[in-house]
Amino acid sequence: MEVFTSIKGLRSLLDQQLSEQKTIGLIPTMGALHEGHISLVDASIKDNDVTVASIFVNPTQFNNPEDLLKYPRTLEADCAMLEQAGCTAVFAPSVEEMYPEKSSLLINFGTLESVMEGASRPGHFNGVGIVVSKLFHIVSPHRAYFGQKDLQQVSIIKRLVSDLAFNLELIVCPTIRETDGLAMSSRNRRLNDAERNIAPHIYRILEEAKQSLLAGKDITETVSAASNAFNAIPEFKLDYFEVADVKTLQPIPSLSAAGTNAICVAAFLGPVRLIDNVVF
Ligand SMILES: Nc1ncnc2c1ncn2[C@@H]1O[C@H](COP(=O)(O)OP(=O)(O)OP(=O)(O)O)[C@@H](O)[C@H]1O
Ligand SMILES: CC(C)(CO)[C@@H](O)C(=O)[O-]
Ligand code: BAL
Repeated sequence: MEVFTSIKGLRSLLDQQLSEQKTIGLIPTMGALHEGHISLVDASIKDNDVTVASIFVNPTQFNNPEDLLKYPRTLEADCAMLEQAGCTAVFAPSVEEMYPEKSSLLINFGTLESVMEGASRPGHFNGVGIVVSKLFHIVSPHRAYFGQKDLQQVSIIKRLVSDLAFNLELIVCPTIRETDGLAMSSRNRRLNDAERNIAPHIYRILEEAKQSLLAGKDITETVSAASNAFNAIPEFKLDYFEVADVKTLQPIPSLSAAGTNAICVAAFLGPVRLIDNVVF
């Protein structure tokens, strides 16, 4: 496995592979890798000749400076995991390599970003849109892999691919969870032991809300019961709990066809903000 910090170095490998008609899979990440990321790498290795994982903590998508400062960075361990998984190449550029000049691009995703993560983290999806576009241009993958854990990000990137006519296939992979249900996330490393023990309540409350909706309970009542469940655990500070259409991400008044309904949650546990969702 080769590790590249320069765009030029990575391109020379990829140009060679493309000249041999090889297919390329890209897994964009911010590092601090876990089994969730590796599941995307595994999927790419099955589908493609060449698998590139990028590791870049993208400053333009952080609206909270402390979140950026404290984001876990574990490049050496990440590379060992990727090598073990069978990844072909890692692209781990510096901020200067990705942003030689401060980017002045503005990408507006309209109603897709006016809710949930977009509403709580102003500018977040502009930064995601910029960096993912750059990664798509740099790597020119045939396929790109994203996790359902970041459900709104998936919708945003689908729109980006369509609006900017990126010639690639987006593959969405299911959320990988710890045995107690907690969605794997790099930010879980920032939880202390007490917070880590409480964190699985996020998925429990999501699942209870899903069961209650499937049993015919009203959405407003279900959301209110879920908020109460979070408020009953003083360590949590609920940011949002939304029942939405999985494509438009807009709140829905009642459930629709199976597979089109989503419940999305963001909650602070101490200083750490975690997100999760279920689609049903
Ligand atoms: N538990 C998971 N299961 C499947 N995919 C995941 C999981 N966690 C993250 N991913 C996906 O991995 C890619 C890179 O995500 P990222 O590097 O931000 O990791 P993360 O664990 O989501 O970290 P954090 O949410 O703390 O930023 C994204 O497409 C994301 O959806
Ligand atoms: C897609 C991504 C790597 C862009 O920085 C990031 O938002 C993430 O890790 O989900
Ligand atoms: N996993 C989404 C990237 C972020 O939280 O900034």
